[in-house]
Amino acid sequence: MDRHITLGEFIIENQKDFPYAKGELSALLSSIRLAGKVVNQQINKAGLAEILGKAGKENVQGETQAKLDIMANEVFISTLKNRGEICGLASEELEDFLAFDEDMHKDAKYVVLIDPLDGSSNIDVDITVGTIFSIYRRKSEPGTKVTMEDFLQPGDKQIAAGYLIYGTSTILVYTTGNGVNGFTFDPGIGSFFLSHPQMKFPEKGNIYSVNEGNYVHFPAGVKKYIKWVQQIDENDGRPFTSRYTGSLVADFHRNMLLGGIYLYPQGTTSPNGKLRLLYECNPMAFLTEQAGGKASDGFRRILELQPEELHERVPFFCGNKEMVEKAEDFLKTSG
Ligand SMILES: O=P(O)(O)OC[C@H]1O[C@](O)(COP(=O)(O)O)[C@@H](O)[C@@H]1O
Repeated sequence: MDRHITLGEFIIENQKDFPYAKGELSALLSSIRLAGKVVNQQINKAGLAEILGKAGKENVQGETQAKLDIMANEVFISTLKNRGEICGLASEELEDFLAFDEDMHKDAKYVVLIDPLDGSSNIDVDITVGTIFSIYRRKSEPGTKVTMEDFLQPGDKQIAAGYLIYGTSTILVYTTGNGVNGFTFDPGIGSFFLSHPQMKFPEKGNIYSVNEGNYVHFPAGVKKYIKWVQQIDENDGRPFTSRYTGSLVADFHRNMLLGGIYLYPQGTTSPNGKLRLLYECNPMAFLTEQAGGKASDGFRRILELQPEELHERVPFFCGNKEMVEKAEDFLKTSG
């Protein structure tokens, strides 16, 4: 594959994977690319543009929103709404889903779910953050009003998912069920170019990403797993290395490149963990499986979970298959 192919060319070239999409999915992915460029440009100059700091408003998660959370949310909503490819959108920053029912949307087949700015705690301190997106075909008939059922679909019904990582370079990584590909943004040219074709978790991993500050609240099985990764064993390269940035996108991206596991378990203070099934776990689980890894809530495959609510949280374990299975074994035996 030509490494210098642009994202736009790659999307068109792979349109054949979606004969029923008639180009709409390509147009939708292109809209996400555009919104990503706008958010990237804003983030890069955040300190100069008076958009650092809190906006003083609380979101449905009970978190005080950052100005950049609101900026990114508005950019993605306006960019996607003004292009007619989708009939509805749900965002981690909004209580309810948005139904787009102007004429230009009535025949649209897709809904999008977004975490406009992942890693909110890192925004003001210039550490890598990201945007996560997930795309589904609607279940309701085109021409009718979009419904909650269109959003509460199991992750294995996703037709595309991905993230933008705003780090040392800006990269858009996505899957449509035919592997995972990453595209690096060249600010000089203003385009994304294929830089990471067919991304796969390496055979072995030795990185674990978890907020150990919550250790006392973790279930016994998770505590035992963390102690196990910290023991010496030359055969499998333990102790493993601890790396945790506070941004799921950044930890996931590193672990997919170098081999590792990310876990945000349940705890005594957060019985369902912290991460949102629809906006964070489902899209990252789709990417994980497409890259040869595994994603579960410690017991069940994330992509088979039937969502009940827009903002439900689930415990999340994702990364190298072997590492996730080891963590699951400890949970199964020690609870
Ligand atoms: O600060 P904690 O509790 O470790 O949580 C950090 C985790 O929460 C997240 O920030 C998700 O929440 P946001 O989408 O609100 O940023 C993840 O990116 C990150 O891995």
